[in-house]
Amino acid sequence: MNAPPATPAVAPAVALQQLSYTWPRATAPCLLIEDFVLAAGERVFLHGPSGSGKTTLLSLIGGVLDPQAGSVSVHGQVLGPLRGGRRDRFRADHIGFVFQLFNLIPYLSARDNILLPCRFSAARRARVAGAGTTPAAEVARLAARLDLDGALLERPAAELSVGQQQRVAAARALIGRPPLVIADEPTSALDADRQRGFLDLLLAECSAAAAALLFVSHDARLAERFDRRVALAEINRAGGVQR
Ligand SMILES: Nc1ncnc2c1ncn2[C@@H]1O[C@H](COP(=O)(O)OP(=O)(O)OP(=O)(O)O)[C@@H](O)[C@H]1O
Repeated sequence: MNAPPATPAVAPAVALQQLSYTWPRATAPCLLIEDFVLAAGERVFLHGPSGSGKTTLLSLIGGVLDPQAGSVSVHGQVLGPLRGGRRDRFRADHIGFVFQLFNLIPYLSARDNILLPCRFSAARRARVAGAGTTPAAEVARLAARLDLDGALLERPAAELSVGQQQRVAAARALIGRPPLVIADEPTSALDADRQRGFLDLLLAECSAAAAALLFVSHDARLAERFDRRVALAEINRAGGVQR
């Protein structure tokens, strides 16, 4: 009998192994994680008390920080050996971030902020083209879904309200459909209606792109919309909140 055809293995969106991270000058590690996997396309709600290391973990997954030991892989690529420009390109191609403090470029218009990942990433441009559309049309579509009107798109990011900046940051993360979206408290500056609309869009865009979503929030009411809820303390042996 012939052997069944091999199914191609899909690399997890994120795999952490034997990870250890200690901040400079800290006396104890912030994170000790033996094993954590975020499957491709999986949507996880990550929570934990303030100061427990959630943002630190997202920075390690984004390759902004390097662990002292262990490894971080994103879609099968171990980040450690990627350095400088290669790491920046990998991040731009594969990861959409919505940061707690947005990190928009203040003097660029909202539109140019949203377009930035397409400038940096040929993979994002290719995915936009592959969907039969253009970056400009994607900006218009995402802005409409996020209730950002045309005049607002032309204003410098520095002149936008905090809630508007948060929505611009979301559109920037999602444009060009990265296979991993990382969101750090992305709804904290939004009112209840906009929170719902924002989460609807984030989940719909991730489903359409089969993207994995790692979503950090203190708002436990949002957890039910995710495939899995993870308390950082469940996976982090370093455990304590550092004050
Ligand atoms: N740049 C830094 N330098 C040194 N220590 C840091 C730095 N950033 C964070 N820490 C420390 O790491 C620990 C975890 O911080 P982190 O921001 O990851 O927590 P968090 O769970 O995201 O908190 P919050 O919910 O308040 O955003 C804290 O003790 C914090 O003081």
